[in-house]
Amino acid sequence: MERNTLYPIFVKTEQIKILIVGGGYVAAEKLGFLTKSSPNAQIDMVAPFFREETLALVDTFGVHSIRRPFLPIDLDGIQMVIVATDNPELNERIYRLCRIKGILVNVADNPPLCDFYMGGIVTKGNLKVAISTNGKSPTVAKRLRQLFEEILPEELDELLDNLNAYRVTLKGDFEDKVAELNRVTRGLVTEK
Ligand SMILES: C[C@@]1(CC(=O)O)c2cc3[nH]c(cc4nc(cc5[nH]c(cc(n2)[C@H]1CCC(=O)O)[C@@](C)(CC(=O)O)[C@@H]5CCC(=O)O)C(CC(=O)O)=C4CCC(=O)O)c(CCC(=O)O)c3CC(=O)O
Ligand SMILES: NC(=O)C1=CN([C@@H]2O[C@H](COP(=O)(O)OP(=O)(O)OC[C@H]3O[C@@H](n4cnc5c(N)ncnc54)[C@H](O)[C@@H]3O)[C@@H](O)[C@H]2O)C=CC1
Repeated sequence: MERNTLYPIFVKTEQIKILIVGGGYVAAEKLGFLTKSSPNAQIDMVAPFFREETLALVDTFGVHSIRRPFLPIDLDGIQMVIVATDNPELNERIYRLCRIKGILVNVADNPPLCDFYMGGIVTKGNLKVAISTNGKSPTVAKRLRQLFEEILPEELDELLDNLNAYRVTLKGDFEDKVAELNRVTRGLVTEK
């Protein structure tokens, strides 16, 4: 069986700077998913033209938007880029520039030009689940996201809070704490 070898990381989006190039439908969709999961993300956007739905998100989430064509100087101080223009040659040029500068880049909906993929994301309080199909079917990632949003109970966050409160009361060395936390949560994985 083929295996997904992508490594998911959970980025502190308020500590890095993200640039989205383009302001159209695809840009709005990616910005929408990004801000849904990370409303405090620090995001710049550059495009000569912004659609209504993009502008609404720009306003809501305090995105810094620049209304002109992309310039290489836009990459200064940026750690992550999402490219979503309607100009495939430009998209590829920006991809190469990012590679040279060591900036992580995703050309939306263009897997060969992605250092990372966006995923389906479920958030319940402190819990976050990210889903990837290795690019095989974004639609399945979306459907699974919807399924988990529905079936994961809101109380899961309470469980995390309770276990965190218990965790800080535990004395003993690291191994003792691991053993105790495993003991109290064993019921979650053993059949009744
Ligand atoms: C590889 C990847 C790269 C990337 O963009 O990061 C990629 C690639 C492509 N997407 C395409 C299309 C669609 N994408 C979606 C939806 C999502 N796409 C997302 C991620 C990814 N999309 C990455 C892989 C993720 C993984 O590993 O599974 C999600 C999860 C997250 C996000 O977008 O932030 C978000 C759902 C979020 C949610 O709902 O929770 C829908 C469904 C819909 O909109 O209803 C469609 C239309 C139906 C269809 O085509 O399947 C096309 C064809 C374009 C064309 O026709 O030319 C390509 C190119 C190709 O596959 O070759
Ligand atoms: N809309 C969709 O569902 C899909 C679109 N695509 C492709 O993705 C691309 C983008 O699509 P949309 O977002 O729908 O197009 P769009 O027309 O809504 O947006 C294109 C954006 O690119 C910007 N742009 C153009 N030149 C630029 C430059 N030099 N610098 C910065 N920004 C620039 C425009 O100002 C505009 O904001 C298209 O090539 C389309 O074929 C692919 C799959 C699905």
